[in-house]
Amino acid sequence: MSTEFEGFLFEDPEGYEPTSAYTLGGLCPIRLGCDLGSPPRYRIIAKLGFGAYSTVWLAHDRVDKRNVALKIVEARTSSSNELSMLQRLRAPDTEAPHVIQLLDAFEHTSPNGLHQVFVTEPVHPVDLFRCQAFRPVITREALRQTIAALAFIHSHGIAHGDVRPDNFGMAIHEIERLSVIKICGLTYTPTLMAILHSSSEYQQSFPPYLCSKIDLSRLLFSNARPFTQRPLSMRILDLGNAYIVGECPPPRVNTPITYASPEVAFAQKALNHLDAPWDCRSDIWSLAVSMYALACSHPIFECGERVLHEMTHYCGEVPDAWREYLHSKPFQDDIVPGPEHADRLWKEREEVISRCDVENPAELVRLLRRMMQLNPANRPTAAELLRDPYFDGLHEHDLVQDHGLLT
Ligand SMILES: Nc1ncnc2c1ncn2[C@@H]1O[C@H](COP(=O)(O)OP(=O)(O)OP(=O)(O)O)[C@@H](O)[C@H]1O
Repeated sequence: MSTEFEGFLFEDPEGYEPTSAYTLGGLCPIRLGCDLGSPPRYRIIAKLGFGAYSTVWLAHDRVDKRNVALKIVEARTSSSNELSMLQRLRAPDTEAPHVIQLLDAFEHTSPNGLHQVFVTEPVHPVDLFRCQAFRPVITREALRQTIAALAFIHSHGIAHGDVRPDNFGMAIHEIERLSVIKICGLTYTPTLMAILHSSSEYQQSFPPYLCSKIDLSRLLFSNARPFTQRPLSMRILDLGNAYIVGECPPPRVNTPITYASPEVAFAQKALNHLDAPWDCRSDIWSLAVSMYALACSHPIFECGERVLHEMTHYCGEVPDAWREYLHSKPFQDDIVPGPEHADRLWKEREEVISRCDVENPAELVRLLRRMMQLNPANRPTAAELLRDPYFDGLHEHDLVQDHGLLT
């Protein structure tokens, strides 16, 4: 049962945003089929997802006659930072910058307050842990594009601050032009979970139902060329935690600790300092860990409790400042971190990568080790990484993709 907002009559179902988030200052109650924008322009067709601060919907834009994604942010969260980042990262149509592109932004008033709405291109999430028929094949090119995304962001003086596999997607231009009838016909009817509150006083704060997410892979499976036969266009999403380095202090990192950089993870775990300083070099570590997870559908670090120990195992060294903390939390395995043990661990990882059919596993391991340096100063920049030999023979510049619409 919801805890914050007592009085809901049904249990919170798994896989949906919590009902308690629909409250004054909270999420915007949305019904399928409703129109947003002033004058009304975007018709809500399906739910794409939800995060800690927002719900994301597939909508039909009546003006540009295309389908778009609407991220509707909870009322209490100031999203002016995310908006200004997305505006700074807008690229001309002739470039494919691998960063989610803002198409429009507006405000929407609901009984829960004033919500910022971002209109962007819809993307297909890179779903790591569900083996779907339409899971993109991760190739050298896909990995190169994740680095190109960060290089683009960093070249604008911006650090991302939440680099993890969930925040990568693939642009699927086919979806933009599909008719609503086709979309509804090709996906399952969404599951709608009823919400009922014991008091009618709060009724207007929440929608009549929670809506399940659309399965874009099902839609694409019957309508688009498989990922292996189409031009690839990765996108990095969620600029909510980004900041301009040097202009203001960095926001608090909310990334799961298994994707956070050593400087952030050590400050949070060992020093209990949640506002640890971080910058573009912290993104590079998180990107390496994400690249491994994208390539293997499995995270490299699984246990938040042991993450600092495992970082020293994979890097083959223990920073002096970490020793006291690590000794205070011994694990039973008696591993002595050092270069030999690190080589052994990476050899095992190389075998896992080989089994996942990613090209040139040994070179990929070399690249990841180059990025995963405990000392942030030793990590290469994203621009330098793009010139790594692992990417030899791939495009030097990101050209406009062939959108090849199959409507
Ligand atoms: N353009 C898009 N196209 C398709 N799905 C999207 C798009 N943007 C976001 N999503 C989906 O919605 C989810 C939530 O989006 P996002 O991460 O931006 O929200 P958030 O509220 O800032 O969440 P958090 O910070 O908790 O990740 C994503 O994980 C993704 O699955």
